[in-house]
Amino acid sequence: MNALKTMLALYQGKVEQKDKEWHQKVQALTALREQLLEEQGVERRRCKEEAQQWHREKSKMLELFSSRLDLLNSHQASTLQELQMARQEVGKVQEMLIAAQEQRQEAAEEGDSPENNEESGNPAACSEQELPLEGANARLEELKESLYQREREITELLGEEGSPILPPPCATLLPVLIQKAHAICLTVPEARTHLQQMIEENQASLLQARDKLEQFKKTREDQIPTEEETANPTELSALEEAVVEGEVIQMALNYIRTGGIPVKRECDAVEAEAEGVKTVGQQLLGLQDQLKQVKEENKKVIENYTTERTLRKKFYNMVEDMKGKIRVFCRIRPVNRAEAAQGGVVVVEKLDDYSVAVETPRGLREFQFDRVFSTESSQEELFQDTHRMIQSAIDGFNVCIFAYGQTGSGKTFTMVGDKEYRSPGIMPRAFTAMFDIIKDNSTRFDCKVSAYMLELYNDQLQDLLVGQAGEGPATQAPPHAPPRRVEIKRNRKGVVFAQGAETKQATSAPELLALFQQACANRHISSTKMNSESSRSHLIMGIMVESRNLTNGSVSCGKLSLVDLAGSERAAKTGAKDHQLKEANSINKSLSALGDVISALSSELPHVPYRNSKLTQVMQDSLGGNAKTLMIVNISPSQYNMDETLTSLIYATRVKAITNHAQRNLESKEIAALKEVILKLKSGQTVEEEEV
Ligand SMILES: Nc1ncnc2c1ncn2[C@@H]1O[C@H](COP(=O)(O)OP(=O)(O)OP(=O)(O)O)[C@@H](O)[C@H]1O
Repeated sequence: MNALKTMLALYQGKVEQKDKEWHQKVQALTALREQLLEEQGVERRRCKEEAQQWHREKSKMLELFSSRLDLLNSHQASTLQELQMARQEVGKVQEMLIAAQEQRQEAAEEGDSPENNEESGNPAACSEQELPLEGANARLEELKESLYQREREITELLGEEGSPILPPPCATLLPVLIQKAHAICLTVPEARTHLQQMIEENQASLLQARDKLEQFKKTREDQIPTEEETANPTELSALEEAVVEGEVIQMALNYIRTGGIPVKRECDAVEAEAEGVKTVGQQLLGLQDQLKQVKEENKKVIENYTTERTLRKKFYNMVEDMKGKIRVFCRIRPVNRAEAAQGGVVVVEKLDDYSVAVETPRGLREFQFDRVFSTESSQEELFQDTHRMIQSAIDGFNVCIFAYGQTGSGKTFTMVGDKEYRSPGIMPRAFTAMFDIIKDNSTRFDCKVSAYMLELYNDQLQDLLVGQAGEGPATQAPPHAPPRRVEIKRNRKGVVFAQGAETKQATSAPELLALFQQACANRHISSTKMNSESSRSHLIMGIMVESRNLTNGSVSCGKLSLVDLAGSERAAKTGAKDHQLKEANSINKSLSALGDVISALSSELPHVPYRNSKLTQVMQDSLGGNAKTLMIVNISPSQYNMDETLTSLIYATRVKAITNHAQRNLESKEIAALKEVILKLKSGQTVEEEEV
């Protein structure tokens, strides 16, 4: 019994021992389980956070890629647009070149063009002139072709964008994503189960899709497809797409399960697409460079063409001038207050130094002149181009400068200047220039300057140097003396002179200016709706320069006529009534007679109606006569005066066609001496024998 008791106690001790051990083990396992559960929770949270982080990064990257794609797309579109614009520009230049070529051909056919070098026995020069044009034409053709080519390339690129292009970082992103997903599946059993489930489901649907595709293909092979089926292959491609999609998903799920890295071939497909994007980008950059180059070349061609065009006009004008053609300048005045009140729409534009264009309801009309001055041109600029005419008068030529244009277009401003002489016009500047030239040549020439000043008012010539109430240098007419009759005559050489007009001598520019100002004070001026200081008469100033050569005794007699015409006007616009209406009628009548003379001369009619008006008689030697003549056509820039502007420009264009035959009035020493003797005898003076 005792032995049994001892054994039992021993056994009990061991059981207790074991129990203790098991208890400890259970406790340790429970603690481990808790710890593992805790770790699992941490890991889950970490994975979840990481997954979210990846998701965010993925969205960000996709956004970035899509915005880059948009940018690329718009870039391509704008490049295409630029190309189209460049092509249009090239087209325009080409049209201009063709027009220029046609013009030259026409001129050559007519045979009266200065460029008709064949006529002047210089055919080589003619073909030389054509060479740059042909060269430019050929270059333009090339440019146009290359622009078309680039346009096609970009259009193709834009068309290709229907298929999505995977951005380059996808290739790097994909293996990392698979690795992460695999790690999650290893740690989280539920994820593993879920993945397995997904694989099985995908396998089933892939099998189904393959079967369907097989079946569809089989039925198609057995039957002859209807027209509709041939035209609409969407069902087949949908089935094919479903199979490809299933295969791709299968591949991705397998990689997640095994933790393998996608082989290079698969990544390469993605990389290749990325490379594609790079190539498109590079191509675009290249195209942009080329486009820039083409644009620069284009600009150069246009610049060359404009320079050539301007030069050709300049030389053409020079030749015309040498032929004796009347020179015509056009001056556009700024918009005035009345025009601004009417809306101030500007329809006149200076295209270059020799061309002006008017925007008419029937399209743009271009006119060519010897010079065109814009609204910004200064009085000084205008005078620079007239300076050499003053020199001609001193050299013994008959010279005429006159301003033409509708009322208020700026004739008086151009010829006389403003009232205070802050911006003096051609006349006061001519006085200074004349005496400067005389002074510079005083050691070789002895010059005498005299002048008369007339106004043609209501078809009556009035001597402005015999002032009705004049003071100073203007002669005061005796109170009851009959008004002196002034008549227009021509000497044997055809030079017009005013018989009976007071002629005053001037020895300096200020003296001549004083005479002029005194005479201007007597001029008829009044306010109209179109011009607050409208000239109601034509002003004619004749400055005679007798120049004796101190070396050989020869004498030259030049005349500088400066004419400020009154402006044509419409009574409705100017609001003229009573005596102003009479003035306007007289002005319009004389200008219409001037128009008839211009038309007859430009059409080379056998009869020129000079005698129809006193104005045309005064200007007989300046239009179609022996003078060097410059006409300044003044125009308004506004739509309000567009009709009048067009009329003026058409007249001015006709004037350009008139040829004068300028001759120098030079007499030898002997003839000059004999003339002096005759003058002395006529005035009753005695003449010494040696003088004869
Ligand atoms: N180029 C210009 N720059 C600034 N002002 C100008 C210019 N041309 C004309 N004007 C101004 O326009 C107004 C009308 O000019 P102006 O008297 O010279 O015209 P007009 O053609 O002589 O007119 P009318 O035939 O009626 O005598 C003036 O006030 C003048 O100062």
